[in-house]
Amino acid sequence: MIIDLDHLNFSYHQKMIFKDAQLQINTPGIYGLIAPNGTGKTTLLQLIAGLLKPQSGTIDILAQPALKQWQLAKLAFLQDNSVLYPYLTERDHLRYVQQNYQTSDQYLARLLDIVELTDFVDRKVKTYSLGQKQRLLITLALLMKPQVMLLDEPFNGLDPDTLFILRDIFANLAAHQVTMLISSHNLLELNKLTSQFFFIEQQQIVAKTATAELEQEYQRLYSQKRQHLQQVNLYEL
Ligand SMILES: Nc1ncnc2c1ncn2[C@@H]1O[C@H](COP(=O)(O)OP(=O)(O)OP(=O)(O)O)[C@@H](O)[C@H]1O
Repeated sequence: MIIDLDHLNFSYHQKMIFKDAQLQINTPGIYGLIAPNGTGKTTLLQLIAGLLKPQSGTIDILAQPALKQWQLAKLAFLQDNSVLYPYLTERDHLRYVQQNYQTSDQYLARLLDIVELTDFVDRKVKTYSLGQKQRLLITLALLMKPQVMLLDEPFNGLDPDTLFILRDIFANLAAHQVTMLISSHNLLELNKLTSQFFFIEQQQIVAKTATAELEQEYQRLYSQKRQHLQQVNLYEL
């Protein structure tokens, strides 16, 4: 089993996020994690990464407790780009990870070429666009060559170039036995990469395969939230 969550219970104080939830991933590949804002996508990824502890239940990755995989660098978690240091250069970030994971200069040069960041190595990250920051984050993760990657909203606000680069990278990794769990609000974007999804519904994690019905359900999930808007004239509130 690649990811195995069983009888998972997690609350923030009084607010229950997961109630006896389960999630199993047996086969490498790309899996989408879809849910409206505030339902628990980030919380779930943090639990799997071992950054949060469930009140009860088990979380195993590659048949070991999550934290252990993190230590063994088999797991990478791409959160938002606030983990980057604005006043350090791309080279500083890369050097730090490269030293810790002993990757070759040649491998790094190939990666930088693929993500189109070769020309920016000596620029401070604070001058980067959102897309460049996202490409640096994925490069830092790839230097570790993780078997499992957790990605929290990796497509948010990206330019088309970066979107295409990320899509190609994820498809390539999936073809080489890497497992990716990618959270997004955007079923259509994720559907370009996978037809395997997990939805968070009523504090449970539900596995679904992309179909026309799933698309309808997704529309319903979001349109419920907008119903009040369809019934008013914004200029006559
Ligand atoms: N540290 C915290 N303490 C208390 N409540 C929290 C904490 N972190 C998150 N929450 C609440 O838990 C719920 C789930 O949060 P989470 O960030 O996991 O949702 P999400 O699905 O990732 O949402 P988004 O799409 O907005 O990132 C939200 O209602 C949020 O307000």
